[in-house]
Amino acid sequence: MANESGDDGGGAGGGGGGAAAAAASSVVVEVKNLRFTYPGIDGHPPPGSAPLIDGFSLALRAGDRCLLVGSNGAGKTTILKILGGKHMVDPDMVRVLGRSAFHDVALTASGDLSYLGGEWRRDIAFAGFEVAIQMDVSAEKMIYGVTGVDPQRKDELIKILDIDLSWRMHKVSDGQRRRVQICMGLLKPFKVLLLDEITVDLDVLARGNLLRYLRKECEERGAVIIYATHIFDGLDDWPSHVVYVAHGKLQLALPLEKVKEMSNLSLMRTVESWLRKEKEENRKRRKERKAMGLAEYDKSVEGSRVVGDPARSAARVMNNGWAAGRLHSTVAGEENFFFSSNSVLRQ
Ligand SMILES: Nc1ncnc2c1ncn2[C@@H]1O[C@H](COP(=O)(O)OP(=O)(O)OP(=O)(O)O)[C@@H](O)[C@H]1O
Repeated sequence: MANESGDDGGGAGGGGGGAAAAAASSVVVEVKNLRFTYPGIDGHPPPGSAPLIDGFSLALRAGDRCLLVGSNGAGKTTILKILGGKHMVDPDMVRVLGRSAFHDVALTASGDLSYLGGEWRRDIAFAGFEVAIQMDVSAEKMIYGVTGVDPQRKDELIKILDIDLSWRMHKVSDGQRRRVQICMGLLKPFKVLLLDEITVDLDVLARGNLLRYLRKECEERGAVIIYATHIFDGLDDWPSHVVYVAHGKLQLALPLEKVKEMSNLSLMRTVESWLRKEKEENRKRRKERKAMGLAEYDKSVEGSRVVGDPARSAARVMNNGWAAGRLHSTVAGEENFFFSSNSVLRQ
């Protein structure tokens, strides 16, 4: 991984000396000076609004497992969604496998780029088709409906997530439903996987198995994973890199060994200390503003909150020819089930 100053962070795919060219070519996810503001109802950032994400740069190489940490509202989900092609940004700002995730739909449709997160309780989307995940259908039908999948991979996922194929999706618990969602999202051998806290409902066994499986995917296949989470159980030795974001800005992007050198606390305690310091600084800043007679908080600009699908509303208003967003499934009953395995994108 390389950080914003271009230093080699020593990622799994990083080489030195004569291998520099090879190392450079193995950059899988590249974010350069990313700037993003949620569009208003006219599809453009409201005048006077400060960018939510600003000057954010990052490069991840094959095999990197990156933990994305930060306080609530720091911008983690927004960054993952941008990387997953759900929000439109300048194509030069974000390259995944050398392509623009927003503009190149094939990247997600092929399953090379996979995003797991979002409003999974309601529905699950594959290659743009949205299917209710709470309907009366068996787990088997859901999982075996995904075509073009290596049967061995499918069996392994069913085993590690301990899925009972006879489960009826409208009757299972949240954790069981989540396991099916994760299984479906991982069926195709992704090259880049974006995880937005998907383990909340998993029991410790399922979570442990999943983390081990994901690690193996990076080590053996050179996949890249970016995982945003607030849950640090079992993560002390999981990531190869830790990226800390605050107020939409990159604060730290370090290999795990460097984080360990900086602090002899557990990863959770280390991140906790970063967030505590951030909170302290915010408090100080507000105090100074107050002392200067200014409002304690930055004035928020009306109209920047987007309800629903920002990518779609932006595309609609800007009429750039891009038909972003969901294709609503016309599937009427389970007998019609047919899935591609690309996971939840552009919802
Ligand atoms: N659709 C939207 N329109 C406008 N602003 C939004 C939208 N979604 C999120 N935001 C704002 O963007 C900021 C970052 O949100 P984001 O969800 O990326 O944070 P996060 O780091 O993932 O937080 P959490 O840890 O709570 O999940 C927040 O201040 C939020 O209010």
